[in-house]
Amino acid sequence: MKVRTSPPAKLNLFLEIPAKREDGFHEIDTVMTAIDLCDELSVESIEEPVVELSAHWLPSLETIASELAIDPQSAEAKQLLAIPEDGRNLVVAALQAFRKRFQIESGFRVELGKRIPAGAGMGGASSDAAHAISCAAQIHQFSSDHDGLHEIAASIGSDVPFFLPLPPVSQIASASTNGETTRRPRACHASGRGEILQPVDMRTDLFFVVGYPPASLATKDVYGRLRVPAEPISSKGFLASLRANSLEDLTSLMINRLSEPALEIRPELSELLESLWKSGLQPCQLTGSGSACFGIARDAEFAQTALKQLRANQSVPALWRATRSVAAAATIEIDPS
Ligand SMILES: C[C@@](CO)(OP(=O)(O)O)[C@H](O)COP(=O)(O)OP(=O)(O)OC[C@H]1O[C@@H](n2ccc(N)nc2=O)[C@H](O)[C@@H]1O
Ligand SMILES: Nc1ncnc2c1ncn2[C@@H]1O[C@H](COP(=O)(O)OP(=O)(O)O)[C@@H](O)[C@H]1O
Repeated sequence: MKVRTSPPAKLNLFLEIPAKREDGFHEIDTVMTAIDLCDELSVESIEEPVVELSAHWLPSLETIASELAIDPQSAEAKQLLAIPEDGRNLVVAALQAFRKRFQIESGFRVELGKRIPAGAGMGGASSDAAHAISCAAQIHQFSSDHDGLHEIAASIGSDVPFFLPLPPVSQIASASTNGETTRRPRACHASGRGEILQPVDMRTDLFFVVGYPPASLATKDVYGRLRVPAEPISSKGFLASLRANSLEDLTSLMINRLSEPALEIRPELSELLESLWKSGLQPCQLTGSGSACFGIARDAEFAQTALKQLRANQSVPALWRATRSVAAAATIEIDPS
């Protein structure tokens, strides 16, 4: 059986780090939403007891490199745009962990099309891994073992559980005008290492423009330079504004505690942030541990207007994308081929 899905990226709308943990990780208090900037993943069951992965950039490495104004043949491009196809890829690690947990002899063949930049703070690898777990669960009929799948995901990375489907009991549904229940777009509050999740019901979609500069940031390095605040800020006020969809309040309540260490490592990110603010988007901030930054647009049309202006500014080369909030767990389709 072969299945396919489109793992989405994520943005951290709020990120506070209240404490350092005994295990070397940090407690986090974050609100994330997935966005419609997606990779493409297909997973097929094979007899051989191996996980084979082939990965490529969409539409092509050359197109991505030229948007970043770097030579696709350069060492810089190779470092920035290299996609591991062995056990370093979280998709391979996740499927091996799945085979071990459920004692599955057979293997998987995986094709991965990348649109989500890496080292961006956009959860690309984590989303791919979570969706690979969901695909494997669909193939081997373990989709109802939410706890088991969540455990595998949490063992792969702190952000991976966010991209799994929520257990049915916690899914948010609300009557729409025609009386049917519909799933509203949702954000998620995450705490612990990032594995304790609580859905957040947003009244409407949010619209963003995201910029990824030709420079990645390693999550470990950014956390390594963080100074935990003496008086952490709670996400409670931010969550209340998000639920009430009062965009103007979000501007004063949005924070990302990892911005300071990220900007110490990559000072050039301040130029990217400045160009986002100048385009009229607000608020604007780094996502996760960076290096991508985003700004909130009041609606889809304004996002397109800001996108055109940002792309025209050749002095700040970046992958610029206009996106909107979507559900974090993408639909899995059976591939008839
Ligand atoms: C910063 C955040 C915010 O959502 O996302 P990204 O910027 O990576 O997208 C997450 O906390 C990243 O989650 P994830 O990228 O899965 O981190 P992991 O692979 O689990 O850990 C990578 C390294 O980051 C640090 N780390 C990660 C999570 C956490 N709660 N505390 C930490 O100190 C540790 O040094 C760890 O070795
Ligand atoms: N599926 C994947 N896609 C892209 N990079 C991956 C993947 N799996 C592992 N990696 C490696 O992990 C690094 C971080 O990828 P990233 O998408 O930033 O992860 P995160 O989910 O932590 O945001 C990449 O630079 C790459 O070397």
